[in-house]
Amino acid sequence: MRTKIVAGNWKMNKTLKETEALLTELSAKRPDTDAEVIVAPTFVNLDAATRHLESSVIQVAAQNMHHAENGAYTGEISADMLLDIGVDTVILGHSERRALFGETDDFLAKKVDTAMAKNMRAIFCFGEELQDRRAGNHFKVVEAQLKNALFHLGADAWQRIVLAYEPVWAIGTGETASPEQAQEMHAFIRKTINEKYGASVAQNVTILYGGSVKPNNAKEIFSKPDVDGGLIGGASLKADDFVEIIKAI
Ligand SMILES: O=C(CO)COP(=O)(O)O
Repeated sequence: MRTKIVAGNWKMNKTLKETEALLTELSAKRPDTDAEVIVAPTFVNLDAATRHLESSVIQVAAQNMHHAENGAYTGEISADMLLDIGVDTVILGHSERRALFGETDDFLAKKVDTAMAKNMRAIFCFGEELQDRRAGNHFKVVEAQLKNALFHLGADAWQRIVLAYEPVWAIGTGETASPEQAQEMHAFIRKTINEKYGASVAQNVTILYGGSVKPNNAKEIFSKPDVDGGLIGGASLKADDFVEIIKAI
């Protein structure tokens, strides 16, 4: 059985006080579920979040990290810094990191390698842009992103990889991929992994969908057989909305 996950990517939102308030509310309202629930607050509030959730089943992830061990990388955060405060899951390759901060597949491959070397779990994000989908290139683009950043890994590493398919045209736009579009791409992703690594890796990897998941569409998207949960942006910033999405899994 694949692990089901609902993860909230808070992006550059929430002060410390707001972070604590949201975590308090989430902890109080969290429904009983077999799915893993993860929140990814901004770096400066990660330590507070891990302390706040110490005895909670809600887990904490970072939104990014640098691949180097340490050194002259102003403004960056290393794997050891995250591990030191109890954070062993990291989101890598979010489309905002790719588009706004120039992160490429090759660069991301290094980050993935560091995460694996440090025994961390990576939530690896990828997905096509609107122009790719309009041109009918979405499968090619997604396949290349996977191959370039992940297909050098050994099969064992895949136990610590979570995939998050996030079509860029659906992020923060209110336009969701239809459940059928999500299923079609997730099945393609699983098939591509199957061709390289075989069925046991392909069947066990958790593939999340991200892009305008809301309380009113989560259930339908999550009901698709190859969709194992969601990476939620805007709707993870409100406890009631996030809780409704968790209930939908
Ligand atoms: O980017 C996302 C999650 O990483 C999705 O964001 P939205 O849910 O706000 O569209």
